[in-house]
This record gives sequence, C-alpha cells and structure tokens, in this order.
Amino acid sequence: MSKIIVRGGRTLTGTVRVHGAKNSVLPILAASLLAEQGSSVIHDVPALDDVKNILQVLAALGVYAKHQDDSVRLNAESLTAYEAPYELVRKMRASFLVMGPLLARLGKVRISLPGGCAIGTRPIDQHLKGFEAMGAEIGFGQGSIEAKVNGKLRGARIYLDIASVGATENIMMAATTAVGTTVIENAAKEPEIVDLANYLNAMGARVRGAGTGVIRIEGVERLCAAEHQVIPDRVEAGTYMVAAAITGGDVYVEGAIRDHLGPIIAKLEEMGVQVDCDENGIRVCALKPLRAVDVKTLPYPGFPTDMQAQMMTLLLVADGTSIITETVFENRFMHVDELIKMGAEIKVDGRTAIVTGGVKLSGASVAATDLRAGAALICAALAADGSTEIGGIHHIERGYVSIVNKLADLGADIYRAPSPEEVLEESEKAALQPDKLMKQFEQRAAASAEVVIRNIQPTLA
Ligand SMILES: CC(=O)N[C@H]1[C@@H](OP(=O)(O)OP(=O)(O)OC[C@H]2O[C@@H](n3ccc(=O)[nH]c3=O)[C@H](O)[C@@H]2O)O[C@H](CO)[C@@H](O)[C@@H]1O
Ligand SMILES: C=C(OP(=O)(O)O)C(=O)O
Repeated sequence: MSKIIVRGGRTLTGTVRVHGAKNSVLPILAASLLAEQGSSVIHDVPALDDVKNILQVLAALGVYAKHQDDSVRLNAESLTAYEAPYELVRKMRASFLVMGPLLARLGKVRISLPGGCAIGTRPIDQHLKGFEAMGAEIGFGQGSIEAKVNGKLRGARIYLDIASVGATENIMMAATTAVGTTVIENAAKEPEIVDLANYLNAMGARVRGAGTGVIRIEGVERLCAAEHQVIPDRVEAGTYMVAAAITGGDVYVEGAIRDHLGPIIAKLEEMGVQVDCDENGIRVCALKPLRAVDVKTLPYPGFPTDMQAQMMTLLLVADGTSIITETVFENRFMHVDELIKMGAEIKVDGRTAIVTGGVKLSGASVAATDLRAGAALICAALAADGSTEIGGIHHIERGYVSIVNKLADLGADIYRAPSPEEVLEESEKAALQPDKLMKQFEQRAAASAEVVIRNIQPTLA
C-alpha cells in the first residue's frame, strides 16, 4: 500500500498554486455531453483520479476526450450510448452527474445506483424528483436506475427539500434543452454552480440566477461546444491555508479567490491568523498563538463541510475548547479516531465534536477514510512531533494534485512512499531493475528512506 510520510515540525513558507476545482470540473465535463456540435475545450482541469474516472465514463458513452497538459478537448457529436458502465460509476459518486445531460440529449439513461460512502448515505431523491417533475419516468432494477422521457423534457417548477449541489447541477443540465422554463427553488448557491452555469451559457443555454436560491433555465433547441476556464479549487486553497497556519507559517496561496473563501477567512481571522487578500491570491501568516473558535458547517455561503476535517486539526493546536457541528453529512467525523491516535482530545456526540486545544500531537500510523479526512491527517502530521505514516492515500489523490510536492516546496518534510506494486510497475515502464529503481526512491526519500525501504522490501525480496 502506498503511503504519505510526514515528519512534523517544519514551518511552511513560500507560494503554492491552486489547481482547477474538482467539484466544478466534474459537472462541467459531464455537461459537455450536451454539445451536439463541435469540440469543447476546458482549461485548468486538474490531473486527479476523479477526472480520469469521469473521462472514462464519457469515453464509454461515445465521447472523444483528450486530456493534454491542463486542458481537455471533448467531442460528443456521436453520442449514442445511454448506459454508464457499473465498473466506472461505482468508483465515483459524481458519475451520477451524467444522468441529467443524457436524459436531455438522448431521452433515456441507465446508471447504477451510486450508493453511500464513508461520509454518509447520500441519497439522490432530489435529483430524481426534479427529473420526474420534468416528465421523466424513473424505474429501478438490478441495482440500476433508468430514466426515460417520451419526446423532450418539459420545464417545471422544482422545489428542492435540501439545497443539494448535485441535484441543482443535474436538474440545471437536464433543463437546458427542455421545452419551456424550469425554475429551481432552494437551489444550491456554491461557486461551482455558477461555474457550471457559465459554461452552459457559453454553450448557448439560458440559465439565470445561478449563485442565488432561485435558478431559472429557459430551454433552448440545442447546445454547442464551448471553451471554458474552470475556477480555482476553494477547498484545495483552504487546505493550504490551514496547513500554513498549523505550522505557524507564512504562505501565499496563489489563485485563491477571496469571495469563495469567506467563511474560512473569517474563522482563521477569529483564531488570530493574519489573512491578506489581493486579486491574485491570499497570504496566510500565523505568528501568534491561535484562539479556539466554534464552527458549524452549512451549505454555501456557510462554512464548507469539505473543510471541516482540516479545520478540526487547526483547532487542536489552538488555546481553548472548540465545538464543531457538522450539519451537511451525517457521518463526517471519521478522521476523529485517527487524530486521537496522534494524541488529539476530541469527543463526538452525534453531529457535534468537542475539540480540546493545546494538546501536543505526535506522529502515528493512521489511515485516510475519505478525501478530506486524509487532507486533515496531513495537516495534523505537519504539526506533530515525529513521523506520521498515512495510508489510504488513494482517497487524497482523488482531490489534490501533487499535494506532496506542493507541501515539500513549501518546506514540509513529506514523502510519498510507493506501494510495491507501483515500484514494479514503474520499473517496468522505465526498463529498470526494481532494485535500481528502489535506489532512486531511496535517494529521493532522503529523510524518510528507512520507511520507504520497510514498505517495499518485502515484495521485492
Ligand atoms: C462532486 C461534488 O461536487 N461534491 C460535493 C457536493 O456533493 P453532493 O452534490 O453529493 O452533495 P449534496 O449537496 O447533494 O448533499 C448535501 C446533503 O444533501 C443530502 N441529499 C443530497 C441529494 C439528495 O437527493 N438527497 C439528499 O438527501 C446528502 O445526503 C447530504 O447530506 O456537495 C457537497 C456538499 O457541499 C460536498 O461535500 C461535495 O464535495
Ligand atoms: C465529498 C467530497 O467529494 P465527493 O462528492 O466527490 O465525494 C469532497 O470533495 O470532499
């Protein structure tokens, strides 16, 4: 199993650049299915496992897609397949976002039910309620869900019981070519919704009100390909802001947008972190002792649930006791047990966590249970005494491009120890003997070499 190894205690300084937002690019790539003519070009697409997955889903549906450097070119002119393959869908919940575009474009779609995940059950009833209101018939069978419509979808007024990000996106995409106008009430207001609406409008759609609680989509005849630049990832930015603060560092997060990070900036400032914003990014400087604060996650513009775990680690090093309330997902405290292994004092009662600050963290062997839990473990490890080995890093690699290199460039003592399988695969690619390649890894590992050798020696022997 590959691992990330961190030896804590280094102060982070310098500049880190934020990549395009995972949560924008996934719906935007799905929306490319709607283009009946031409090739879309999407810029600042992060090279993440989730992006690879959705591109495979699109390819299986008949879309030509090429990811080169930071851009993806997609052509969906010859789209015919309406079934997203189970093997790909099960890897990533966001595959469900192809449902709205396929229903709009082909009038039918079949997809496996996405199921729950570590952070909660994550039902899709609000997506389906929207499609049904627009005239789709929904059927279930053999773990799959099928939706079809006679002719075209029809515009409808849809009130979401929960301001769901995915449901807002799926319904918005489905409504672009419906007959008549669709109104989504209690719509999600996240910046990623606005980014998707901007792309859809560039394709010829008429979406108004994205970023507010009421979105109106006037159906048009057809959409064509368009060029689009994805917004910077606010969660990635927030994670580096926390990483800087937890090490008492001074870091400029290039590309971070102040308006997207309001609640994170507010909480950091309440804690005593100095935050300076300009048009190109945000500087975080944490020279003084930090104060405890309470945090409650909420849909945008509230404090993002995707930053809750990372924020918890920062509260561990603050003076005083903090209360964190998680209102978005019912099971998003999986990182707590791992943090306790590192010396944290946290008590969880339902959706509330009571965090005792000022406890000394020490390195341990821990495992990421989901993407942001993994990011939080890295933040905690940066502040801990000694060495932390983090497993389950495939979760982290779903959502952070080159996190190890970016933190190392800021001065962290961090290394990614490859799994034995990765070493063998790499050695085959590089036509090198595994032991020679291992030597290279050892050299790169420098401070953490002994851990790397421990990890890969058994299989190579
Ligand atoms: C790819 C992507 O963009 N992922 C983000 C998106 O996920 P996602 O779009 O899945 O999140 P939602 O906003 O839909 O979910 C919010 C809450 O609503 C519930 N719910 C949702 C839909 C539904 O039909 N019924 C229902 O009950 C969910 O279980 C959850 O408790 O928004 C979340 C909330 O900001 C983020 O944490 C995820 O990073
Ligand atoms: C929960 C997240 O993503 P997803 O919805 O893709 O699981 C996340 O980005 O933290």
